[in-house]
Amino acid sequence: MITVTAAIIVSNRKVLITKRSENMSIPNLWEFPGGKLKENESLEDCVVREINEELRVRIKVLRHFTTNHHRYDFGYIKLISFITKIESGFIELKEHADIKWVGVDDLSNYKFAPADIPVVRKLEEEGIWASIQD
Ligand SMILES: Nc1nc2c([nH]c(=O)n2[C@H]2C[C@H](O)[C@@H](COP(=O)(O)OP(=O)(O)OP(=O)(O)O)O2)c(=O)[nH]1
Repeated sequence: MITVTAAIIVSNRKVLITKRSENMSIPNLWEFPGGKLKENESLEDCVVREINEELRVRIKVLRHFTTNHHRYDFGYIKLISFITKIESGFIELKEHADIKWVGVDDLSNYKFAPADIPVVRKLEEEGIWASIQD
């Protein structure tokens, strides 16, 4: 099993989504940025590190959002997503092909990685703003 963390970065009632590039696995699909857990790393440290590597910003983890699993042909993924905020820095795209700030109601207009579909659905159904000061 591959453990992957993902950051739902929120700002001004929008969430940040990133498009996987041509040379990544599952290319050209949208996702919540993040990546694979390293040995001896906590989940929070992993998501903070990955976002710093991929987007060059420092995030603060507010809370766990959801954990779900998906079987791809290359392996079984456990995707753990967190609600986060940018603490410092300016976004630079280091690995992704594109980036967008979107309202939760607009998420259905983007083609997400299969493992992310339950995350998107939960965002659409439950929203997040009630629990966040933003
Ligand atoms: N970061 C991220 N990865 C996701 C999401 N949904 C999803 O299926 N994945 C998959 C794609 C990758 O197979 C894996 C995350 O690995 P990664 O983003 O660290 O990818 P990597 O650069 O190491 O990629 P690779 O070596 O597998 O090409 O999880 C998501 O929302 N965020």
